[in-house]
Amino acid sequence: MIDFHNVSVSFVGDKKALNNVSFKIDRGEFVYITGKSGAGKSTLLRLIYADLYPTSGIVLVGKKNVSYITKSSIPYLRRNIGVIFQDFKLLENYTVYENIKIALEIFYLDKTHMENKIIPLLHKLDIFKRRNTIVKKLSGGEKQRVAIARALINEPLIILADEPTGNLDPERAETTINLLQNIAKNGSTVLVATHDEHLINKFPARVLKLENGKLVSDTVK
Ligand SMILES: Nc1ncnc2c1ncn2[C@@H]1O[C@H](COP(=O)(O)OP(=O)(O)OP(=O)(O)O)[C@@H](O)[C@H]1O
Repeated sequence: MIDFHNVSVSFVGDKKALNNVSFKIDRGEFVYITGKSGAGKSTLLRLIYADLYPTSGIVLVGKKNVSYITKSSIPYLRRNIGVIFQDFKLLENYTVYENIKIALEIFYLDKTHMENKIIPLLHKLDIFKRRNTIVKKLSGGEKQRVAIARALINEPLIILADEPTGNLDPERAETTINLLQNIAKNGSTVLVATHDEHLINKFPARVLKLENGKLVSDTVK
C-alpha cells in the first residue's frame, strides 16, 4: 500500500529532513511513526498525501509513484486518504456538522444518507452535542475530535494522523488510538505520528522510529 525506496527530502542546505528512508506498509496495517521533534515525522506523512515530493528516491502509494502525480490528479489521490493534521485545518467559521459534511460532498449523497453517515460518527467521537457549534468556539480537544471525524467520514483506504492525541486528555487519547486500531482491523492502513510512549506501550503495534531524518528502527512492540 505504501512503499518508500531510499527516500530523502532536503529543504534548504545540506541538512536532510529525511535521509535515505526505506520501508513498506501493507494494507490494513497500523503503524506508529515516532521520534523527537524535528526528526521528520510530518515530512514523511506529507510525502504520502503528495503535499511534498521527495528530493530523491521513490514513494509509492497504492502502486502510484507520487512524484509523477500531476497537480490536477492530486484530489483523486486524496479522496483515498484521510489526514488528521497537527493544527486541525478546520473551517473555523463553520459548524462541526458542516465541517464534516463538506468532506462528504464530493460523493453527492442525499441529505438523509449524509446524516446517516455523519451522526453515528459524531456520537462515536463524543461531539454530537456540539454539532451545531461554530468550530472556533470549541476547545482544542473538541477540535481534534472534529478533525478525526472529518478524516474518517469517507472511510478512506489510508489514514494519516499527525499527533492525533496531542490535545486530548489521557482517557480520550486512549479511546482515539483504540478507534484508529479498529479502523485498521477493518482494512484501512493507518499511520500515526506520535511522541507518546505510554500510548504505544498500551496499544502496541509496529513502530518506525526516526532520528534526524534517518529510520533507525522498525520494530513490533
Ligand atoms: N517547510 C520547511 N522548510 C524548511 N525546513 C523544514 C520545513 N519543514 C520541515 N523542515 C525541517 O525538517 C526537519 C523535519 O521536520 P518535521 O516537521 O518533519 O519533524 P517532526 O518530526 O514532524 O517534528 P514535530 O514533532 O515537531 O512535528 C526539521 O529539521 C524541520 O525544521
